[in-house]
Amino acid sequence: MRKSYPGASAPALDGVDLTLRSGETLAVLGPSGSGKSTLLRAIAGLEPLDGGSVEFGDADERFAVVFQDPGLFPWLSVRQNIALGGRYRRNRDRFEDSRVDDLLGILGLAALAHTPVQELSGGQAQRVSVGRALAVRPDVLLLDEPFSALDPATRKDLQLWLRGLAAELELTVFLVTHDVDEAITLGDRIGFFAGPRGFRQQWVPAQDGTTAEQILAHYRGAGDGSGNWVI
Ligand SMILES: Nc1ncnc2c1ncn2[C@@H]1O[C@H](COP(=O)(O)OP(=O)(O)OP(=O)(O)O)[C@@H](O)[C@H]1O
Repeated sequence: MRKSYPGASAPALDGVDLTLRSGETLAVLGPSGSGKSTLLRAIAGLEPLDGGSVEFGDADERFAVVFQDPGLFPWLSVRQNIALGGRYRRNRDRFEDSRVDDLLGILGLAALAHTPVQELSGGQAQRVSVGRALAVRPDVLLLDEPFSALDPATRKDLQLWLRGLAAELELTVFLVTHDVDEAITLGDRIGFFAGPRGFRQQWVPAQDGTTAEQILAHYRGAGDGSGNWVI
């Protein structure tokens, strides 16, 4: 796929070619400004492309995006914020209230259901944001630096929590991050993004003892201009 922003001297995306497999978590690492967010927004259909396309296994596939900023309605409760995700569904009439209760349980937020979100910690608020995304019953969850504003301990807790959640709900997840540990913790595969034409994708046995040093060695080599290699 190809994308240039108006007035930019170089394209933000060029020649990027990747396949997201059902049920996997693909983590994309890259430095600031390399185009990770543009790629994620393009996959979500939020960014018109100049060339190429995003193809779906199923035309009805639904996406939900979680950004770094939870973007909640501060005066509404945890429950109301999660329910809002469901109300934006195409089939809003069929939206079940019990789905919100299920989600509150899955998210570990049942005790806080009626708390205004402005009283939550950053980590709790980001769990609500994930819950609001899950309320649309997405086939693919797109995460753009979802935990980078949190302290390291909370970030690690939420990464492990999300890994369990993705496995339990059999989610397909596309994550962009500049945090190597986050990519190792969450990714079944890790892609390396070094800007236009610098995308690399590699199987990484991320749950199997891969070290940050090994990932960083790939990461540093990602900008050699050799283009895509996809396993
Ligand atoms: N709306 C926009 N208009 C013009 N240029 C943009 C816009 N959004 C991003 N860019 C440019 O496109 C390039 C890629 O930006 P993008 O946000 O995708 O990178 P990123 O890897 O996600 O960075 P970060 O980690 O800092 O979020 C950058 O050079 C950026 O300045």
